[in-house]
Amino acid sequence: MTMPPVKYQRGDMVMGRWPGSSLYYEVKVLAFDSKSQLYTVIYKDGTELELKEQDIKSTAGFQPRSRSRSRSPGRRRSRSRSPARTTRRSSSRTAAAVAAAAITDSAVSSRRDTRLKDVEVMLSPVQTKEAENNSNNRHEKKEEKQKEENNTANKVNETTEAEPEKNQGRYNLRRRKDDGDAKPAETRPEQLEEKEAKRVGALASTLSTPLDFGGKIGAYFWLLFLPAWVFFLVLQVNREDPSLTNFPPPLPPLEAFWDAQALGFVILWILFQALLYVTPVGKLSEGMPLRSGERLKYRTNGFFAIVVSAITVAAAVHQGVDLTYIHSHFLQLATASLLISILLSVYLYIRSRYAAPEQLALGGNSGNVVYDFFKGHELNPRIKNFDLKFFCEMRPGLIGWCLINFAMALAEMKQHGLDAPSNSMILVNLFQLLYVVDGLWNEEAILTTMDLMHDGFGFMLAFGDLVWVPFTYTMQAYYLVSHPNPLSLPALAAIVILKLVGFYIFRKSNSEKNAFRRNPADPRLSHLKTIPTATGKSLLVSGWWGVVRHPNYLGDLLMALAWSLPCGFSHLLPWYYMIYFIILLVHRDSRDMSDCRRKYGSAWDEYCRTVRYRIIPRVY
Ligand SMILES: NC(=O)C1=CN([C@@H]2O[C@H](COP(=O)(O)OP(=O)(O)OC[C@H]3O[C@@H](n4cnc5c(N)ncnc54)[C@H](OP(=O)(O)O)[C@@H]3O)[C@@H](O)[C@H]2O)C=CC1
Ligand SMILES: CC(C)CCC[C@@H](C)[C@H]1CC=C2C3=C(CC[C@@]21C)[C@@]1(C)CC[C@H](O)C(C)(C)[C@@H]1CC3
Repeated sequence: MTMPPVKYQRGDMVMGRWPGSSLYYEVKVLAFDSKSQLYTVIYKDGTELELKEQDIKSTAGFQPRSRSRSRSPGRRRSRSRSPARTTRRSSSRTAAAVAAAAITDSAVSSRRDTRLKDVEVMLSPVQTKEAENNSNNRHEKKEEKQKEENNTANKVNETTEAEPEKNQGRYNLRRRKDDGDAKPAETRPEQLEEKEAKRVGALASTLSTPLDFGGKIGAYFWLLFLPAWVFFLVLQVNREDPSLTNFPPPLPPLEAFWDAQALGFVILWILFQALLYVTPVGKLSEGMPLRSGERLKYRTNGFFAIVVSAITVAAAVHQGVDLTYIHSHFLQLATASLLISILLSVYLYIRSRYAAPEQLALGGNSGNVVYDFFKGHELNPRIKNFDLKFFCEMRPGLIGWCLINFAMALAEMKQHGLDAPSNSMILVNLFQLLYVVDGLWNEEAILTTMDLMHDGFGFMLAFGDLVWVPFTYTMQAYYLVSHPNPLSLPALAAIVILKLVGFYIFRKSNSEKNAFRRNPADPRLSHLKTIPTATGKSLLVSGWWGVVRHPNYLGDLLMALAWSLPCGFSHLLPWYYMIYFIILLVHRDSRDMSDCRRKYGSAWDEYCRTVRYRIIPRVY
């Protein structure tokens, strides 16, 4: 069978119809996918979308806009204008100016909902000649405006009365009511809107996103390196002198890695957590709207799960169960967990091949088996209502982390014949317990994080949740078992203060963003300023999110520092978490920056201009 020739080529400037409307915008063709027969196009404000050939026309069919086309935006701005044009000029500002002007005080805006719906970043629509002729007489003023604005990126519409045509031209990727923005919905009929959202969602899932983590070669590397690193840490921390000068640690015989009983315990633990997860206790929370417009429900009973787990573990210890088994069989438990995470990732990869397009994450679809296996492709893999990603991220590994820390405290007491754990061990245990309990108490907030909203579930997260978290985040406690580090009272007090400051920033900023994403009209957030974006969602630009672009990372890093300090400075190993975490968060931040740039276009640029630092004020 011969394929029809590709009509538009990469780099062509064409007119792309906005899905669901009759309005066209100037777009540049980025790519063509012969499989889906879709063109990836980029709009003037930097947002990408995929379009069918029938939704694309050559610029020839549209009114010639010679004046603005021949000029750069900079020149357009500096061009002298007749006084008669001054009013129109203000409505054809550049994207950046638009976003700047559109920073709204949500206190005011929530009171003026109808007005707000019109204060929005928009692309200037251009109609076909035919359509334009029809509306010429009726909308003289508007047509003139369009002529003026052709080829510019965005505009702010500040009129109070909504004109249907204007609303049609809105540049929305999702239904606004699903975004939770308390602004009126589109003027289009609801049904049409939903259908359109589904279609856009399906199209978007086929979009190829840039490859992360060093691309395909990187994926091979991480697949081998990450498990090897876990084993390296586990073997190193057990040594009397776990310094880098003793690298590499002696490799034990292969049999030492394997213990069937350890595998049995890991499976039991996961099943126990799964049982608690499905127990109909606690709230059913709604996730963020998916591209299909759907909202998934999650059983957020994490706090219940950790309380029941704690009671069960306490009862088991009371019955004489020796938890120091975890310390003595750490290597074997890690191997068993690795095996489970590999099997789970294989299952996830296979099922992602059969998933419907709208169920897939953007990314993880490179076509390279290893990369896609590593990155993960399905966004929310579920077995009936059992959400695998949510469960793995929040339960076995996270609660397992606390169980392991507790076992290390018991092992320290046993090894040194103590009646109580050391101060350092108590600090590490309490700090990390607080972190986990807080995460579970505010479990709903995880539904607005990157992992849950955007990342596919594959090896990286499965391994991260089931192996990396429980077997490397416990390094400080493990280290302290055989490397005691007595703390003076002032040092102890300083570390506690650092932890509390970090925790405060972390919790407040995460809660602020979560509350805003769930209900932008929340009266508790009415004092905050926001930037509207073309998707209908807004960005916080004051409060915590106006201090730096990732205040939550700042708080998290301060806490990480407080976790390492009790271990002292004799070895680098207990500082591993701090070093890893800096790398992880800097990388996550840049990943998020480019994702948000793609999603929000010029509004994101404006946010970055307003909030200049990423994580540490005035430093980074
Ligand atoms: N201990 C650990 O190992 C780890 C802990 N963490 C912690 O988990 C938490 C979640 O982190 P993570 O998921 O990486 O990132 P965030 O919770 O910061 O989520 C980023 C998303 O927030 C939204 N957003 C960004 N800026 C704004 C703004 N100005 N206004 C409103 N929304 C905004 C965007 O999503 P959208 O606009 O689409 O809603 C963006 O994609 C953090 O506290 C982090 O420290 C993270 C990784 C590892
Ligand atoms: C293996 C890779 C190198 C890295 C894997 C990263 C994962 C371990 C982390 C990605 C995001 C995470 C979060 C938490 C734990 C670590 C992972 C899974 C989190 C659940 C910890 C508790 C917090 O309160 C939180 C905010 C809920 C965290 C969310 C992100």
